[in-house]
Amino acid sequence: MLRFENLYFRWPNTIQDTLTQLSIKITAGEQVALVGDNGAGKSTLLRLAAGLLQPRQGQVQLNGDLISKLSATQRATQIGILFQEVEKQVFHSSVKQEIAFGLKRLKISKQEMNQRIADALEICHLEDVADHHPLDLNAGQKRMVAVACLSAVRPKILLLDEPSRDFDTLWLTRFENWLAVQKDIGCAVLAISHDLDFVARNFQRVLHLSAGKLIADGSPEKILCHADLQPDSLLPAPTLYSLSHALNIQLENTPEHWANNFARLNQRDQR
Ligand SMILES: Nc1ncnc2c1ncn2[C@@H]1O[C@H](COP(=O)(O)OP(=O)(O)OP(=O)(O)O)[C@@H](O)[C@H]1O
Repeated sequence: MLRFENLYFRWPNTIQDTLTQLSIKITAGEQVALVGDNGAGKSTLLRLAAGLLQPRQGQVQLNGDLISKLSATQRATQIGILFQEVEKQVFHSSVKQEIAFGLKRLKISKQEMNQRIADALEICHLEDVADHHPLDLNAGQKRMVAVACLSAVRPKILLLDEPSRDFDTLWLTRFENWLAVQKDIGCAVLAISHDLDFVARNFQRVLHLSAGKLIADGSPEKILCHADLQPDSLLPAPTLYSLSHALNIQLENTPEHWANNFARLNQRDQR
């Protein structure tokens, strides 16, 4: 699906490469988190994946086609991008119009368009504010408007830059439910995050970028737990992982499964 091949990137007027020798393959429907220190090159890599930047050397391919050869419309219908600051991607005076805008280039019937808008409003919990101005909404709702726009277009891959930012617990739960639906419908996701608990809960694969190089690639349990796999970094382990390690019980990504293991440990100790 998305492929970076021996990629090098350097920002203009700088003397060092920001990204070096990166080769990564993301398959259809895979949900991948991109972690690493500030300045590691994560946002730069996401922009290359979106075709907004061109590599100095190497290639970025989407389904076998060079990203640089795709038209803006092809990119917009196949790739959904959520930027860190959603205000920058909201332009219309109502939530409904904002969602409709992205659908106009799809050449779908009016009926299908209305259905997609209704579905996006429902799955993103925005039905009550469909006619509100997006910028009048709270931070969580505002971010969810941008998510609803992506949802309606149904791209093949989502590129998300710090998606959990701005969400309170309620909206984060709604967003995570939406992410789970994307997984079920086979949409690939590449998401930058500094929130490692969020990563552990929602992603099956983690890429760790350090100073522009890929230093680890594997399951959250493997990448976020073992300091020896990430020699250049001080990533803190997610809370459940740290607790599992401290109590010497089996790793789990969800609080419910973790609690079951913990209960079993307690029963064993009482016997
Ligand atoms: N427009 C630009 N021009 C020149 N250098 C840039 C530009 N944007 C980013 N950089 C540099 O590229 C490097 C990687 O930045 P990038 O934003 O990709 O890192 P990041 O891993 O996303 O960091 P953060 O976690 O802080 O968002 C940094 O050294 C940054 O200063």
